[in-house]
Amino acid sequence: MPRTGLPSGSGTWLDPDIPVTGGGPGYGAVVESLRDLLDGFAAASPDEETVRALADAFAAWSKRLERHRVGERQQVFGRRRDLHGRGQVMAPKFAAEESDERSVKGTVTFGRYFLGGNGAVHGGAIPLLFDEVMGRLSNTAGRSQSRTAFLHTDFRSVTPVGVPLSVRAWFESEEGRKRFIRAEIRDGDTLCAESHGLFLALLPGQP
Ligand SMILES: CCCCCCCCCCCCCCCC(=O)SCCNC(=O)CCNC(=O)[C@H](O)C(C)(C)COP(=O)(O)OP(=O)(O)OC[C@H]1O[C@@H](n2cnc3c(N)ncnc32)[C@H](O)[C@@H]1OP(=O)(O)O
Repeated sequence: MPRTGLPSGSGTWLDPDIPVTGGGPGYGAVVESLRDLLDGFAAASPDEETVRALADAFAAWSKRLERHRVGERQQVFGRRRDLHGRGQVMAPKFAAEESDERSVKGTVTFGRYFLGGNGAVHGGAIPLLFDEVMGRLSNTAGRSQSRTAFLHTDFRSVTPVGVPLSVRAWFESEEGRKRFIRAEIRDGDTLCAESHGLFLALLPGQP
């Protein structure tokens, strides 16, 4: 296992061949609820009573979760590769539909939480999605763990909030430690954004 403690697995994205632990069968539904909550909160203009009730409920849940705090290697958030979006809410949920050793295709819908303005997705959320998809592809099919060295994004047309979009990422080349990966987001035939990045396989001892 590499020093990061993240096993890379021998299989493809959809069949990573890595045991899943933590959170149980209900974890995915909780993550979905949390995404709905963030979208609902972003879209709401709550009255004062609702704000007070939310503050109390959030404080109570923070206190309760404190009792279950664990170190990075034991946390469930972001480590459930069996779930679309791998059980995290930091990045929009990418749902893979097809994958092989060099590519992955799927869909994403940026919820209201990721709104920049005028119905367009925030310009920072798009590279976030690219890094999520390209970074994970970089580590599939028995490859060792890597880190993003650079990630270049071109915004070709507005990426709409609340619309299912297609996402594709693929290896352009692999040269020693260097993995050059490209990706794009499309709304139907319209190219919304495209990206190319360099992912470097970590050397022993690199965090
Ligand atoms: C059960 C458990 C489930 C767990 C489930 C987990 C799922 C998991 C999914 C994760 C999905 C999200 C994935 C996110 C992935 C990140 O976002 S990683 C975080 C962002 N990236 C970083 O923090 C990286 C910070 N930088 C570094 O650590 C170091 O610079 C690096 C990248 C390790 C490289 O350092 P280095 O090893 O010293 O490399 P160095 O010798 O400088 O360069 C090697 C070669 O690359 C070239 N190079 C290096 N940097 C660059 C650059 N920026 N531009 C061009 N060339 C470059 C060099 O010129 C050199 O070329 P050659 O001379 O060999 O031809």
